[in-house]
Amino acid sequence: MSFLVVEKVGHHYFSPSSATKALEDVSFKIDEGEFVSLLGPSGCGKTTMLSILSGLIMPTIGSVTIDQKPPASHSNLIGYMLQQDYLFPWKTIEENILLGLKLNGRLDEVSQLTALYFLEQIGLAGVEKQFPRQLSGGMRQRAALARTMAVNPKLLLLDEPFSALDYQTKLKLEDLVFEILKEYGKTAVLVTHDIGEAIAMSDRILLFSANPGRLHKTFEVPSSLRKLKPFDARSTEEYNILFQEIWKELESLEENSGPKSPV
Ligand SMILES: Nc1ncnc2c1ncn2[C@@H]1O[C@H](COP(=O)(O)OP(=O)(O)OP(=O)(O)O)[C@@H](O)[C@H]1O
Repeated sequence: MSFLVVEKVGHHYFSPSSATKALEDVSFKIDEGEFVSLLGPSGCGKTTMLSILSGLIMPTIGSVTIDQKPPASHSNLIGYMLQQDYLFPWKTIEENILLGLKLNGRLDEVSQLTALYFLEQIGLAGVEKQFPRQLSGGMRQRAALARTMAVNPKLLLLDEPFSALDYQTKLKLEDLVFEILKEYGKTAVLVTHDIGEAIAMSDRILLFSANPGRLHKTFEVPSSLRKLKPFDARSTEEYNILFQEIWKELESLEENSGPKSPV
């Protein structure tokens, strides 16, 4: 039995005057420890899918299970990392990182020491007592990673977490997040617009088409790339071949995309 199972999921957004079909008949499975990316044109339902996986919204039709239970019953064990770090500016880095544990009633000496060890592991030792405004964008995103990992999530949902960073910082953070998630055997789902990032970080890529959002095609990342850090993977022949393949598929999707789908 797979860790995460999405079965025939469809989703509509309703307003008093209209309805938008964001997702239709989406099914896929993810095993524990897998890193899967959701890729596709704007409006194909990637963020909607992530919100459904998080339990924040319920699908209009179909089902999602994580460890055989609905996502909402795991809400304390699903970590979210977003484009913005959403650190509280009036709290120190340490207070921000321990906040999730505190809110979940799981803050004790051991969890605190683990969280602070983690901070050290990602190169933020010494900034515990500083405030977010005193750190660079890359450091703040690392702090956001530490906060996400502090609650020891079963599943990490990453919604374009590197897209607001400069290119060099983005590449460094991709390597860091990749290594940390592999070391701790975490399952992760990444939403990205960046084909290269998806190839360099994932085991599998799910390409969505839009209007309405459907799972169009799945790409397996070659095992030779999986052994490399994302930065090193980017300079291989296998990476270039897969990049071209996905690029062509995306282009054909954009050529064939029709008007927005009403209900
Ligand atoms: N809260 C909402 N109310 C109404 N429609 C929405 C809402 N959120 C998303 N949509 C619509 O649902 C569809 C899917 O949106 P979603 O944000 O999930 O796509 P996406 O692939 O993440 O897009 P992007 O890549 O641009 O972030 C789009 O047509 C969007 O306009």
